[in-house]
Amino acid sequence: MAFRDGKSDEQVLLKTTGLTKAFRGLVALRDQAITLRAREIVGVIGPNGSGKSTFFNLITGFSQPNSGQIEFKGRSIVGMRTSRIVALGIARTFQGSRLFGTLTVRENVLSAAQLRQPIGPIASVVRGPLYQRNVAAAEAIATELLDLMGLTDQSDRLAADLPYGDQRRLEIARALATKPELLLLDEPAAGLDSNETKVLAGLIRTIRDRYGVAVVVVEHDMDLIMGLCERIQVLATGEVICVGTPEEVRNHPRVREAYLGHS
Ligand SMILES: Nc1ncnc2c1ncn2[C@@H]1O[C@H](COP(=O)(O)OP(=O)(O)OP(=O)(O)O)[C@@H](O)[C@H]1O
Repeated sequence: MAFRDGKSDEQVLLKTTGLTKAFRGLVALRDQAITLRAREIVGVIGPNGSGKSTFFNLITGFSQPNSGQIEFKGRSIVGMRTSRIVALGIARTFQGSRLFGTLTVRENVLSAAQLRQPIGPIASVVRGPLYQRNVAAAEAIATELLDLMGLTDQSDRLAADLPYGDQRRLEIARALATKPELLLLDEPAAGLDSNETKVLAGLIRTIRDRYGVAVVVVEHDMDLIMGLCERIQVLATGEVICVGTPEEVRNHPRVREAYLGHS
């Protein structure tokens, strides 16, 4: 399964400029800007309430910016519905689980795969060759992703019955099933132990290498962020205070100040 079409790795995937969002006077994100290229793994960190989830919500159309621009593959996606943004190639996971607990593990992935292999009401009655092809493609994606995420043995269990760590990996499988070029992971290591977090880091690298997907990780787990990300953007009270390599960020006085209260 290849998600990308062999364009240059230097391709700018996502570009935000002047991105600002306020909630009744409280500025959650102010003048944020980032440029993300294909296959990059970038971290977004910051103390609680610094605007990280707001950033993801704006990119995915869950909320609209007060001002600023968001371009994905060169076109503005501001004002687009989330479903359209997913169809263009952006997928995300959430801090809390959004799995369908009463569906099986496999059905959870299939339902996401069908967002990219739509089976309309007429096609599902007629069940012609296109329907058969789309069903087969969704089944193949689900099989591959469940294998990648180590969930094949759990395929027929209800999602709600999975151990927590498996649920987190299932959420990523669901996001990948929509064949994104950009994957946004909101605190993927929350609640995982250190072994599970190491496995997760390996999986995120594999996802990037195998599918050519760019990944943005919002995370409080500094070991994961520092070990995984090539670039990190640091937010504090809605403002970008620093962008750099893990080493640059670790030693930046404003970052130390934001996290430790002194520089
Ligand atoms: N829908 C909303 N209505 C009102 N205020 C909001 C809303 N969403 C976010 N905020 C506020 O905006 C600020 C940024 O919130 P956001 O959730 O983006 O932070 P965060 O960095 O993701 O925090 P955390 O690490 O705790 O998840 C916070 O002060 C938050 O209370």
